[in-house]
Amino acid sequence: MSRRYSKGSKPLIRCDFGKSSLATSRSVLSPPSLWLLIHSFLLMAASDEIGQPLQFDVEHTIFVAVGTDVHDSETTLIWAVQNFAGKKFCVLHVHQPAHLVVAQKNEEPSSNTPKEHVAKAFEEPEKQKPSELLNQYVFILAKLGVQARKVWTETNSVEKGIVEIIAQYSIKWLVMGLDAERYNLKTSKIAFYVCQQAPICCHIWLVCRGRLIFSREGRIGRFNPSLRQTSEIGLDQSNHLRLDFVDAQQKEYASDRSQGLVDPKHSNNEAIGTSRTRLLLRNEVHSLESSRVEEVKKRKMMEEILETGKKLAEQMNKKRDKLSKELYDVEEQKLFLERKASEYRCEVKELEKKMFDAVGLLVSFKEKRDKLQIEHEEAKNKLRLLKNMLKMEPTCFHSVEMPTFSFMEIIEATRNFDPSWKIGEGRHGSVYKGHLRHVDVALKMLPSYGSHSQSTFQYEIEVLSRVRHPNLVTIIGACPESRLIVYENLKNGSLEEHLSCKDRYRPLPWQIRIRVAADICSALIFLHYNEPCIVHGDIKPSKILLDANFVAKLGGLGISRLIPRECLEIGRFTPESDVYSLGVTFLRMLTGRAASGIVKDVKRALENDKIGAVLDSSAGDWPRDLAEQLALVALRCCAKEKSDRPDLVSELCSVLEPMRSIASATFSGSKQHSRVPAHFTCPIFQEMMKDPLIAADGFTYEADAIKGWFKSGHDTSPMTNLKLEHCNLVPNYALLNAIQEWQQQL
Ligand SMILES: Nc1ncnc2c1ncn2[C@@H]1O[C@H](COP(=O)(O)OP(=O)(O)OP(=O)(O)O)[C@@H](O)[C@H]1O
Repeated sequence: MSRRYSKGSKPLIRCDFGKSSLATSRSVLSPPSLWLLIHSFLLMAASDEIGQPLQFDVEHTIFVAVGTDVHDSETTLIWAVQNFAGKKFCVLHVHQPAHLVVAQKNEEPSSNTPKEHVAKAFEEPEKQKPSELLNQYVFILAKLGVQARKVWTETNSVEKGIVEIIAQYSIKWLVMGLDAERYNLKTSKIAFYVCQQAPICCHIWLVCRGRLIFSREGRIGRFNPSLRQTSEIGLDQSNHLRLDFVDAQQKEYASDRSQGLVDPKHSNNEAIGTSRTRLLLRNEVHSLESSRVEEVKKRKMMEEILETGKKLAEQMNKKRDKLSKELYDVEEQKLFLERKASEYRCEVKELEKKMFDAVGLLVSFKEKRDKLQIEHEEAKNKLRLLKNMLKMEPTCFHSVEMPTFSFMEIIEATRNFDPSWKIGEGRHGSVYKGHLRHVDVALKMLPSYGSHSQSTFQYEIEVLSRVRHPNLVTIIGACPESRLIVYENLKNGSLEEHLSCKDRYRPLPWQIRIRVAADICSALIFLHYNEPCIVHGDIKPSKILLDANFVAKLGGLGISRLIPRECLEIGRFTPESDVYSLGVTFLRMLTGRAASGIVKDVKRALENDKIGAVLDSSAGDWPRDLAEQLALVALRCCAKEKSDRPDLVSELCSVLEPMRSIASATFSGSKQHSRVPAHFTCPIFQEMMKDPLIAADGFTYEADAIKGWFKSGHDTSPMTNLKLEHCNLVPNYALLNAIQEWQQQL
């Protein structure tokens, strides 16, 4: 802000909101005042109208002329605020800068004089003075709830400065202070000068200690302030001030007057003033009432605001309580979740540990498995080696349990080879029945000539005794010293005997013949698919034996190995040669004829579609299709080329098994050959059981048979030859019931 001033020039009038400090307030402020105070302060800080064209709403703005003594002028301001409620206010000040005061006392200012230097030195701090001063006043007004503007000028004459401002802004309402205690010529001089020189449109009130001392009415318009205590002041016709004194000030003022400070001519107007005073008092009462109503309204409004504030505070409190509760809940939840998280962490750790343990276990199991696999492989190799050794050294096998009988036992069992006990006569020896160790047996004596030693014979028998199948005649034991093999005794003779109707034997019906064919096929499959393959080498009807139920069992197993080669008529034995022999046997069952030329005859019959002509009529009425089927597979078995012969499983068994089913269904009605279920017969006696007992090997035997077996010193299974865990016997009531029911149905 530049200061453009020189002596004699028109003073520059300034108006702004200035800058002030709240620190000047030492009193405690009420909230609305504080708000206004802050607002004013902000306005003061934010606005500066210096240099701007000033705009005043002069009709409604009360200008209050204030001096440098804030304490004195404060009462004037308070008076103005109290008496002009609702009006706008502006503080007015004429600043007398120190250098001007100094300059005023010199005739001609010289830029080179020391005084001018002194004045310039004062100039800078002086710049701030009026603004700071007026800010104090603005602040006082703000405390009173009034927002005020400010205007000031710098000049060496206060009264002239005031008059110039009045003129410049066409001020209508001006309040000035009069200090009654220090009332002197100077102050009165200013007041008088202003009252005399101010434009006549301006209404001026002179106030002393908060009381109105003078008032000079303006000529334009009329303004009725709510004067609380007034003395009417007026200009008389000669433009002098007209005074009314009130209260104690009257005396002081009278004293002043007596001292020549006031024109005595003016005291004659007291009578007129009294009536005016009454009128003004009424106005003041009215004004006070309005103020009171206004204050009540304000108070009510404030109360409402407070009430709203209270409610707001309550709501906020409730919200705060709710949020506090939620916060508490959230914290609880957080603690709970933290607890859970820590539990889960522990669980995860435990699970991880378990997982590691499990992985460790798995690794150890894998290692064990690998070790066992290695051991298994080693055991297999050992077994293989052992087998090879056994083949090379049959004597090593002696320790394996297989019943061996002494010759004395054989003599006893056969009643010294009683001729009446001879049941068969083969090319290589006779067959006797016997009763050996309480078991019915068939004993085949092999020729004693040949190269096989006793140990080789025993080894061969032991190997063969382990080959077990329902359609193979079971080897019970041997008598190596007499080269005798003990078989199970099959009561219904051989197929050969039935075909030739030898002695008591009669022709078998075609159904049994088909069943026999299927049984033998099954036995041969078992032998050929054994590891290693077992070649029978001598399949023929005399080797096919029938048990009590006409179940066919292939006998003579191993004979071909036990008989020296040079004694055999045929050369090499192969699985294919077994198939060939089987085919011839089937053809014999079909035709009942001898083997010689049978293949050619059946072939021709089939070609001539005259199968019936070659069929054995003693077997009953062969179903043509079944007979043809059997003939066809039999002829294939007898093919000259080995490779043309059928596979036992896929080509032979697949034909015979369906035929067996048809034959069994057709044969079920026949009483003569009514088949006893195999599980009803005792494996030792080969007869239907009357008192079945279960042994430790799981098989059921007739009571007399198994007890006799144990009595004769056996502790092995008659079926498996393996040692029994114990010799206890348990009645098989379920089987007994089944047998009895079956017998009743017959
Ligand atoms: N385990 C047995 N049970 C009942 N009878 C049997 C038994 N073994 C053989 N036979 C009877 O003895 C007869 C002759 O049997 P064997 O084994 O000697 O037949 P083979 O073929 O005539 O003799 P080989 O093999 O010496 O030529 C049979 O036809 C059969 O009647």
